[in-house]
Amino acid sequence: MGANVVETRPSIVVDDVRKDFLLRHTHSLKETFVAWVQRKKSGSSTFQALDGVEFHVGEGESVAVLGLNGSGKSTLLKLISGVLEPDAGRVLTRGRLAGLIEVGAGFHPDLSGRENVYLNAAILGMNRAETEARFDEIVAFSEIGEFIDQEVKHYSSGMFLRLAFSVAIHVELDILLVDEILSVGDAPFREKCKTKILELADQGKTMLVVSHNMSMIKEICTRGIVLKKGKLIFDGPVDEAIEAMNKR
Ligand SMILES: Nc1ncnc2c1ncn2[C@@H]1O[C@H](COP(=O)(O)OP(=O)(O)OP(=O)(O)O)[C@@H](O)[C@H]1O
Repeated sequence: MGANVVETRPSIVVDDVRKDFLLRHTHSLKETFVAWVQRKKSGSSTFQALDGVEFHVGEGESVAVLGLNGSGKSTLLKLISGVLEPDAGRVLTRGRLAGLIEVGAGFHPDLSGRENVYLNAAILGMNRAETEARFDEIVAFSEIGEFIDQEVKHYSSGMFLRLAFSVAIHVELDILLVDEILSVGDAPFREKCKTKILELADQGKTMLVVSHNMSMIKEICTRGIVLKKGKLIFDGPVDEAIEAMNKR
């Protein structure tokens, strides 16, 4: 499928991207020895997680990345965020990019919530003044309250995720990559996250959203791309994309 034609200037360009993973197979010592004697390669093979994927996302567009388990959605988001490098093709992005991908990965258990907010905002590209200006909003959104000065290792897993998510979503950004936000926190907090994401979409931020929750996808996204076994099989209106995904 060719590149989608977009009217606005592109925020994300994914150009004929391929990503391979090395699969290691465990073998007995005997099998490994026999393979060595026979000069055969043993122990690994490659697996194409993404193959010839190509699309553009225009500034301000909200696009869903759909597909069954293992189709390559998270791998695609990691390539766009720069966590992974493609083996072929290229990925270009314009503007400040924030990823709700491995939320909380930069948190340090021995630091307080407050210290972690500053640390993570810095990792996400904010300077001290910018973080100070948003600090109260970040804490209010997380509902951590008086626990903000406690060491994060004493937080419950839900509290930890709420603070991490709150930092990630309040940073200055042009492009937001969202991977399964609905696994964050309890139902009221998830609803709040969805509202915040809709607000960012309304403000004209570019979004790429991975979720298995189709009603949320329909609320946030107008367009959907569908991956099947690492290949892009559909790019178009979100309702049609959901249908295309369900057709096996
Ligand atoms: N680091 C890795 N090493 C080896 N294989 C990997 C690695 N990361 C992903 N894969 C494989 O690549 C394929 C695509 O994985 P990916 O996580 O992108 O799928 P997904 O569409 O996000 O799936 P899900 O809906 O289950 O989250 C899977 O078969 C997975 O096993």
